[in-house]
Amino acid sequence: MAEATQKQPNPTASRPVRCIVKLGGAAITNKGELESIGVENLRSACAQLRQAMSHSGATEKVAGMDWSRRPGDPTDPVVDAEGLSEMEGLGLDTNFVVVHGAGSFGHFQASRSGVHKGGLQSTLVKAGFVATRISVTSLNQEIVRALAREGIPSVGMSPFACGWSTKQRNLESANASQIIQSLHVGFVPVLHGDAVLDELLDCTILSGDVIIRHLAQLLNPKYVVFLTDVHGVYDRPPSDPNAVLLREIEVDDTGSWSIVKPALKGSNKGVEISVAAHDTTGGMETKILEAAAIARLGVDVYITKVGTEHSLRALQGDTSSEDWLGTVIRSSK
Ligand SMILES: Nc1ncnc2c1ncn2[C@@H]1O[C@H](COP(=O)(O)OP(=O)(O)OP(=O)(O)O)[C@@H](O)[C@H]1O
Ligand SMILES: C=C(C)CCOP(=O)(O)O
Repeated sequence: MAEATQKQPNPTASRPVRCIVKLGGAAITNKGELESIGVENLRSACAQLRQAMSHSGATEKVAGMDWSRRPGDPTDPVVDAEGLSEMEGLGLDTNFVVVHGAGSFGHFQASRSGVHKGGLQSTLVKAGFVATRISVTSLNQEIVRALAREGIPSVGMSPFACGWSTKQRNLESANASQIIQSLHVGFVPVLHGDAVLDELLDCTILSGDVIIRHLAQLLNPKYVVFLTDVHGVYDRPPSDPNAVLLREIEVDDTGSWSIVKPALKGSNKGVEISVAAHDTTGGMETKILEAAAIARLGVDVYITKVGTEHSLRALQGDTSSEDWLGTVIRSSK
């Protein structure tokens, strides 16, 4: 990757980041229905994040931070302003970064107009860029609200609006000073895959998976979690009834990876992947590549299914027991 070059604050000057988590678009939206949020999965992911952040592990008093009530919104255990002023602190370790994908928001607009291929002189691409950003930033707003309802002090940050850009789809400029400063004062930054400007192509789509790799390089988290709609990486698309869940993948110094667990028979040593036609960022293939690059840094990566006991354990960084269901990608060193 042509690395982002701007001067950035020293991330190690603040507390180390515990976890960077990707809320996969497939996990928190209904893939088959345009701009439809998977309400229960999103609620569960936010509640589990709160539990993972909680010092006591308990789900006691929640300082609701979404004060923009709309008809039909779920009611929360909101502490009123007076109650908030009496609370001594949130009781949370907020040293997390959340990145989410687009799912049924954004990918459709981007693929229909070809934003990922560039060419802003085309009216269709220009309109598609705008439409993609409207869609994905409206999802970002809903995710920030869902986290805020759980008392997580979350702030939305759009890569495009933060000036992030690419060159031939590789991140070129990605200043993280606002993210680092926000973490420093106790906010949880919530970024998302976005439409961005590209030095050679005019524009493209930057995947949340790529953002996570960049942030992992910069912030050196203890672990990275990808929550999606399947239990992890399989040896073939999970729609195949014979698909086998890969429990552990090792990445060596050169970045090449091998399946450690389970031991697969015969010539079956690779991973076969299918990607949805409207997906503009490479689906599971991109995720594995980015996860391998993160693991190479010495940061363990857990890929698992949203809304399960396994997702909670992953968010808590506790995947060591045999009954944990998911894929661990780690360095062979
Ligand atoms: N070999 C494979 N192992 C696991 N999942 C696979 C494989 N091949 C294809 N898939 C598909 O990959 C999908 C998950 O990848 P996808 O990129 O859509 O996830 P996401 O990160 O949750 O979504 P988004 O990219 O919208 O943020 C699953 O729905 C699954 O069906
Ligand atoms: C389609 C857009 C806007 C972002 C895609 O991000 P991803 O779902 O993380 O790959």
